[in-house]
Amino acid sequence: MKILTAAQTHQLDQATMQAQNITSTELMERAAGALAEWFYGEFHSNEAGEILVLCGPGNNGGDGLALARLLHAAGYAVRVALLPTEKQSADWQHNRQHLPAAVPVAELAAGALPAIAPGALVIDALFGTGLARPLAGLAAAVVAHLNQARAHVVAVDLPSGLLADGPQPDPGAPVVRASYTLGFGLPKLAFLLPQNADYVGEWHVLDIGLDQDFIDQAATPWHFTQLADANVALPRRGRFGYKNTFGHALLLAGSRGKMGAAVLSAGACLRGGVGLLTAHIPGVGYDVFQTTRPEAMCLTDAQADFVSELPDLGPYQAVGIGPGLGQADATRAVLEELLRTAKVPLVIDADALNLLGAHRELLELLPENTVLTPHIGEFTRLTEKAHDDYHRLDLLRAFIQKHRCVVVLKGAYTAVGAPDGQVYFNSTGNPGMGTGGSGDVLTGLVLALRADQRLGPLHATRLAVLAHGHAGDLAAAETGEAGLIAGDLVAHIGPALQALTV
Ligand SMILES: NC(=O)C1=CN([C@@H]2O[C@H](COP(=O)(O)OP(=O)(O)OC[C@H]3O[C@@H](n4cnc5c(N)ncnc54)[C@H](O)[C@@H]3O)[C@@H](O)[C@H]2O)[C@H](O)CC1
Ligand SMILES: [K+]
Repeated sequence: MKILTAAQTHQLDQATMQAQNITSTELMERAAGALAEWFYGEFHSNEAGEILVLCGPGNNGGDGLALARLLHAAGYAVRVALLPTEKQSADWQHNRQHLPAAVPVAELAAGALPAIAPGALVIDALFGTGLARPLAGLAAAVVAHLNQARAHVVAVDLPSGLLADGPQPDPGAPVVRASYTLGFGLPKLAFLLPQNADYVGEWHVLDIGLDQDFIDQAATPWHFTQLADANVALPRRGRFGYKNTFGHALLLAGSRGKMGAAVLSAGACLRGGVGLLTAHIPGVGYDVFQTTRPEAMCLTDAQADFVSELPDLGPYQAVGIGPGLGQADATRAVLEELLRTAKVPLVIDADALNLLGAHRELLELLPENTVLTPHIGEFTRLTEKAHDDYHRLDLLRAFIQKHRCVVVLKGAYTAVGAPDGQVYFNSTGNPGMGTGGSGDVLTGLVLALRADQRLGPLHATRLAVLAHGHAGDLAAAETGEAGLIAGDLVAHIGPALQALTV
């Protein structure tokens, strides 16, 4: 699914009206109908109490007026408060005229803001994608008043005051803190960034039949990967597929006290469908590794406590390095030799990333399409401290294009960046996955899919991230989020991949 800017969204509205030969009023009616349907499912008219609809002067306010009419007709108690302005949009005026007289309407005024009881339902239809500048004056006062009321706020399209696609020009200007945000057609970049989480709340995208041809042709670096995404599916195994098709992977992992990372990562690689797995680990881990992962082969390093040797890479179709590795200087030398000599896909994680961050000259050696899987801290060590989440995305795009690699920037909506600068946000996963070893599991899964001879680098990586999150969702359904541990992710990779197989 593509993510478009506010400007592209306006063009998309126009294209939809033209292609479907409908008026903007009709499109607004569709939007309001979709909002109303969501309301009927979420809040029963008997329990909703009186709903306050705050309407701005543009089409966002028009949506609010149309929604107020539909909710009133469906038996909800509704009152409307209008932000006074000289000019309102044509569709606003249409919907103002069609609002039944039985719905109370008041004008917002500085000295007399409407009383909002704690827990009341409020619809924020002040501003959407047309926001042109930070909120000030009466609009800012209304939003500040709403935010301190502890109401349940449902934002139409965007929380008012928030930009759809970029950082706030004035961080001091107020933004509505919504419990729910209901966007139209496509997710917005703003929904996916941690810095906006308190404003956006739980978000949903409502289908209003926007023109698919325009969306297909729109240029954007931003995408959202969902379970149903056909580009990310796992091809079914052919009856005559054999171990070589699925590859032989090598995993360099573990150090004293961190053998669990190697065990978890290897487990994920095996559950990810790799043909064969060999792990190269420090001597200290031999017994535990062989006992817990009998399906894998095991090479032990001359050093007991850390990895100091690079084995012959001849047999392998992909190599992963990093989980639990430690940052010994001999390990740095192994990483350097790997980068200099490998002819097969590489997956780099954890301490191997920290070593890259501490020895930036090694970045120049990264083979094309190498997959790096940093969390935000590791990514900062590879680049620089970002001043906000949008800047971090700029840093990500600069990094992937410069180094021609695939970066998995891990977080709530993990971003997979490709060498051409395209970024794919992931939809699956839950906060229970913020637990030790979760990243090691992802590394093993990426490694398995990079060894799979049927998949390209971006496909393999996006699929691994999607399946990892889905495994987390399946696991959390059994354990709860707090009870989820990384081993549960390994156990659910099989069912997660099965759900993604075509
Ligand atoms: N496909 C869709 O996404 C659809 C969206 N719809 C809704 O339309 C709005 C966008 O409407 P638009 O009229 O372009 O913009 P807004 O209503 O957000 O606001 C414009 C309005 O506000 C004034 N203004 C802008 N910034 C400020 C400010 N800081 N302070 C005061 N006033 C400001 C501006 O001058 C205009 O008068 C979209 O979000 C959806 O909700 C359609 O209904 C259906 C399809
Ligand atoms: K809004």
